[in-house]
Amino acid sequence: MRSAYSVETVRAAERELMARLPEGALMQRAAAGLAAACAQVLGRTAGRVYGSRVVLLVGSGDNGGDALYAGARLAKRGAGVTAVLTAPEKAHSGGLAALRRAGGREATTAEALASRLIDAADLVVDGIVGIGGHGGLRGSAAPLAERAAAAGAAVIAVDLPSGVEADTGEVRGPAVRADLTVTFGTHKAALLIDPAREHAGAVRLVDIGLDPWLPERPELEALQHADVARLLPRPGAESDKYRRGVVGIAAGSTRYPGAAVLAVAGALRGGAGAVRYAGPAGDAVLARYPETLVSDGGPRRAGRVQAWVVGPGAGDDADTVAEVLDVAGEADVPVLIDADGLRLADPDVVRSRTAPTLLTPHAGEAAALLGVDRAEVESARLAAARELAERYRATVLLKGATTLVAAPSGRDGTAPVRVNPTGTPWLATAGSGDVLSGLAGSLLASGLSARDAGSVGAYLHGLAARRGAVGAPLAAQDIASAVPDAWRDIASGS
Ligand SMILES: NC(=O)C1=CN([C@@H]2O[C@H](COP(=O)(O)OP(=O)(O)OC[C@H]3O[C@@H](n4cnc5c(N)ncnc54)[C@H](O)[C@@H]3O)[C@@H](O)[C@H]2O)[C@@H](O)CC1
Ligand SMILES: Nc1ncnc2c1ncn2[C@@H]1O[C@H](COP(=O)(O)OP(=O)(O)O)[C@@H](O)[C@H]1O
Ligand SMILES: [K+]
Repeated sequence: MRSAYSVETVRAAERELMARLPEGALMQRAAAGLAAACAQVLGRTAGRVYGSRVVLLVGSGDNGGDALYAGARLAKRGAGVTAVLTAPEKAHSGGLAALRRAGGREATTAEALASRLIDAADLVVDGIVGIGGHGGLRGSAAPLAERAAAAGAAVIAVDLPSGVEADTGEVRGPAVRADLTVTFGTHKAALLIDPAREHAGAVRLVDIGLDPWLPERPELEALQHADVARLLPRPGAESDKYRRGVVGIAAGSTRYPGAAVLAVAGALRGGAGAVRYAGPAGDAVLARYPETLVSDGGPRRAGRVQAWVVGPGAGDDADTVAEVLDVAGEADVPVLIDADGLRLADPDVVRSRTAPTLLTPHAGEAAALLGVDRAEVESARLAAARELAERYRATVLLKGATTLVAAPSGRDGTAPVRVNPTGTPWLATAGSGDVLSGLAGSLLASGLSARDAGSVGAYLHGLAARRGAVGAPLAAQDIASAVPDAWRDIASGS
């Protein structure tokens, strides 16, 4: 599991740790890890550290201090290091002294912008601002970040790419774009959630000994193979198709029969023992998947299921959505509501459900439910997912460049929001969401909680797209077909 903690929590843990260490020890741990990463990158870009050209962008806080101490270590190994100080009078004094002792130089922002210093660098280290930052880059920091982006040099961000919001992943103004971010102690939300995540590049976590001081429950968590492997349903010796779980799919319409086929395609790969289909696209479903149990009489006559999926390709069929909510309410089984179903479902009925509900909107659908612009949801995904989960008292899987799964708060607080690490832009293909709804619904039917079904579903879905799209586009059906490969990879730990 990869975890991310809030700035407040990180600072509290750092205080505990620092109280037990000699002064400055923590920063030296950070700087040592940072310098090692810089040396590795210089090995690739400049051939070696000795003789390479390194520019440090140094702000007014400890983030700049990390950069200065790391710069001093590189200067001792023969790199030509210049620190560009955005606020010379406030730069970290100990770090600056160390850099000077090691033979490093200093420049003002004006000098750096008037010369080719940044353009000629092999490596730019962004120590402008870390977890102490708020809002986009201000003052002279913004043009420096722009210049670094235009230059050919590799950019390493210290702790976070400067200018992003650490706790939310929002980017509200100019921000550094890094090739690598070296972060300390724990991940932060900005390193996992777009749009900030895109600014971070690859992320390397440096252990500074913070773990014992971090609380058990993080703000965010990203499942890894081993976590998903533990959650994947596996039939036991005594299993039969009913015990493995039956998922009911109420999707598609005469206008959109394909959505039904794709949702069934996902459901057949999700671990349920059987897939029932109730809707007007039964012929299309059977033609492609003869193993589906098709019923002509609507959800009420479909037979028992352990979870329902409703909404993909539903068009304006509000009756079916209401019927599924009724039937699932009577049987007290989980429901996954996707696509058109999100618009058609009665919010009061959803809120008052006692069995788990999983809503799977993309940003446009989430925006419509929240009554805001799509851009607002895309720029602040974490807040949108949390808000929807509270409003609907349901687990929300917010799809997109970063897929998040947020559960509503319960008696013992709020579970960490899950971030899916396997997403790939290849998923952005029509019908891919329909496959995900069937897949996650199938996992719900096999007994996973809404939070686990959503996050395991998204994980498999993303991995399947990566498996299926090796250098070429793939269609939604291909994602479904690649799910067994992804499942095997996870189960075998490869
Ligand atoms: N606290 C600790 O023990 C440790 C902290 N470390 C480093 O210290 C950092 C936090 O240091 P600080 O608390 O000093 O804060 P930062 O260095 O992150 O930033 C604070 C400074 O940045 C300025 N600033 C804020 N937003 C800005 C913006 N948008 N544009 C331009 N300037 C802006 C503020 O005026 C303030 O002077 C971490 O990110 C990490 O790099 C590490 O050395 C590990 C140990
Ligand atoms: N840029 C992206 N990066 C990663 N995943 C993406 C991106 N864009 C879309 N996706 C994923 O693709 C799927 C699209 O689902 P959805 O929008 O419901 O499509 P459709 O309605 O066509 O089925 C979701 O799983 C979403 O998370
Ligand atoms: K930084």
